[in-house]
Amino acid sequence: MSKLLKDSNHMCFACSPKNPIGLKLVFEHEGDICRASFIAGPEHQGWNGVMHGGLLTTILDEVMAQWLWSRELSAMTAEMTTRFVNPVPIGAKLTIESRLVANKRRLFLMEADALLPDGSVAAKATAKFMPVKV
Ligand SMILES: CCCCCCCCCCCCCCCC(=O)SCCNC(=O)CCNC(=O)[C@H](O)C(C)(C)COP(=O)(O)OP(=O)(O)OC[C@H]1O[C@@H](n2cnc3c(N)ncnc32)[C@H](O)[C@@H]1OP(=O)(O)O
Repeated sequence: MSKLLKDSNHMCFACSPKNPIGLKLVFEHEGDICRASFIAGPEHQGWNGVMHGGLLTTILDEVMAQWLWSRELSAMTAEMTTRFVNPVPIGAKLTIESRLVANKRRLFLMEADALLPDGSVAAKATAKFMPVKV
């Protein structure tokens, strides 16, 4: 296991249980999917009544990163695109799922979807991750 994964003092904004202002995301793995859920509160708004798109991007990024880290593939986001398909209402439970699309030379190509409670897509992301030594 990598040093970072063993470090109980890590303060990742998205996943650390110790970060007082963090999102405290928890992940589950099913086959080739990494999954998390999140309910945006009023403090997570951008547009009135709607979850902030930057925060949604953060969560999509994190779920893709955790797909890799959980397999002990130490990699950082090198590039990312988010398509915001539908607004996320405050209080709606989002399900975020990520998967590996391809591993080309040093690049891990990842994708992730954020799904609304009725299964419709709120946002879709693609990203390139590159290996780093930790
Ligand atoms: C107790 C419980 C603990 C739990 C504990 C959990 C811990 C689990 C923490 C997870 C946490 C996740 C958090 C979210 C994920 C972040 O937020 S990561 C943070 C945001 N990302 C960054 O800060 C990355 C910043 N960038 C970099 O550090 C460097 O640019 C990189 C990405 C490492 C690449 O650097 P490099 O290896 O020096 O690469 P470089 O020499 O520039 O390029 C090498 C080759 O790759 C190519 N390349 C570089 N970038 C790209 C690109 N974007 N696209 C295509 N090609 C590219 C170059 O063209 C070059 O090609 P060649 O010339 O070799 O053909």
